[in-house]
Amino acid sequence: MLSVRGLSGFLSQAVACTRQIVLPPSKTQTSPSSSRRIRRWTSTLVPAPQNGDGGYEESRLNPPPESYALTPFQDKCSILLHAGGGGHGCISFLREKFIPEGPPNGGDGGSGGSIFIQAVRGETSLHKIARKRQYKAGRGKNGQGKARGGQRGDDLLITVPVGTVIREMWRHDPMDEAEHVWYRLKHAEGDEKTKQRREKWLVYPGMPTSVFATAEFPELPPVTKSSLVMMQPPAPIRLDLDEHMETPMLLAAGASGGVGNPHFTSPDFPRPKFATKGGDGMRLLLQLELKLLADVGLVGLPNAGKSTLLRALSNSRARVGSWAFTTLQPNIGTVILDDLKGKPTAPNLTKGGNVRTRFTIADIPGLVEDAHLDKGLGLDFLRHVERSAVLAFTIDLSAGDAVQALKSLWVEVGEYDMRNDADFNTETEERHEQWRPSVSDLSFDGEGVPSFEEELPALPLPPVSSKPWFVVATKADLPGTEDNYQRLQEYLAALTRGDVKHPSRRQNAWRRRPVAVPISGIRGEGIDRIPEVVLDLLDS
Ligand SMILES: Nc1nc2c(ncn2[C@@H]2O[C@H](COP(=O)(O)OP(=O)(O)OP(=O)(O)O)[C@@H](O)[C@H]2O)c(=O)[nH]1
Ligand SMILES: [Mg+2]
Repeated sequence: MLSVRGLSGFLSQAVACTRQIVLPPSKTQTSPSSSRRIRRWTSTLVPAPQNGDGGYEESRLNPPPESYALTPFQDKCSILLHAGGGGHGCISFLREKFIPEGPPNGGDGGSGGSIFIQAVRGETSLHKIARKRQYKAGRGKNGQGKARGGQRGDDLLITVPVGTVIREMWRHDPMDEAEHVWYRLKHAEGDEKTKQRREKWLVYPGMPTSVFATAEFPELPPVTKSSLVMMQPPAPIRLDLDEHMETPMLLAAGASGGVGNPHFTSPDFPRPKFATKGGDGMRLLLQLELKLLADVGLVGLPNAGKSTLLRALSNSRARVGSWAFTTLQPNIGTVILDDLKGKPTAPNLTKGGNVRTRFTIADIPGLVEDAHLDKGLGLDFLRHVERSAVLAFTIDLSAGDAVQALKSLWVEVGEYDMRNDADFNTETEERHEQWRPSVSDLSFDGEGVPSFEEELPALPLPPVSSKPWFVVATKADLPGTEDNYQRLQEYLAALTRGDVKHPSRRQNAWRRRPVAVPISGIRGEGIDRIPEVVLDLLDS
């Protein structure tokens, strides 16, 4: 093993070398202070102390395998939304000492609560939403006597991670139904007419139900759509929430409330003893899917040190163990680039002109040979890689030829892209055909919500090989790793010059200068360089 001094020398030499490669001169010129400020990002971690026999003592970066927190994670789910129903109108009459039969004064019902959605930074998984499955906004309260209107139902806000794609699978909109009820009421006869009337009208308490069949009712008021309904996204809903939202967005507006009996006063009905019922809330079945899982995805063979690196960079408590497949599901960590008092220490402007104060890293299960054929955790794993903005190929310098390891990782990723292309070509037409949500038919019985498990076609995502990438060379503290790192550097330089083919063998692969950052995750050394590289690539 290298001495601590030797290691630092090796690391700093290598870091200096990679820094030269990574920062494009234009960037340094346009923002001279940014690299200085970025360097102020420092790990708060204390390097793992070495014990006598040369191994590492237990620490946060070298934890026993049983010391970990399992973060629940889910990147896809279906939810059923139920906007609030409207409250009923009220039938009441003014009654005072010398006015025994006063005019009608029943209040209108309150409108139902609406459902809003907001993409926020800081959320990384859909598991909380998936657990609940059904969301119901509050029903409006019924109107009351003395012309008191009912209260509005409570609204509901669903917060999702930035990068969520929302697609509609099914809907049942009672607004559309109301128009058909109006038509049917006009033409209905006998029992059918009574049934329709019961659905829409309320009669004075204490009156026999037979009045629905015998009494005369005025024409139903026309169905008016509230301004909130007009703000609903057009059907079928397809939202790509790829930016942090300052304000929530309406998904499903609550139904309007029924109207009280004063609305029906006329010469024919001077004392109307009926009011209308509130409408039913709209129901929507949506599929939510994370298009962007994290800003950086750690791609590596099993045991390469990905989880250790995530621990070193963030507050993650990912499981670490010296055997393959210690990690079986993605762990997402957040690297905070401010001083926790809201002041960014490493500001970097995003494409949208905002200051980036954090980025997320996904530690993904290890990749094995033929993963693209669904071996190991195969396609599940690659699905997560596909959802990262920047790829960090994590390569163990102590486990054989690093160049070979990098190439074999790329073969899997390239094959996966190839497979997606083929699928896309054969399915393109089918996809367009298929993606049409089923709108409930005119029976309006409200039944028949399709299964939550029904699959929509895969989301079209950019090819993995087109993503910016860099290499994190781990375990640089172990003996004999310098030569390996040197060969890796030479390979990347040759790749940049175009002397060798891109390891993915894909035409449109990302070809900017890939850099290699040597680190010792277990000692927290060399990792300070990573945020700088990531920020640069995220905004490239
Ligand atoms: N010496 C040394 N050991 C390391 C370093 N990084 C990780 N290790 C050790 O390598 C082993 C594997 O580390 P993990 O972080 O669990 O590796 P992983 O890539 O997450 O593995 P999987 O989850 O199985 O894919 C553990 O025993 C770590 O302590 C490092 O920089 N130096
Ligand atoms: Mg792991």
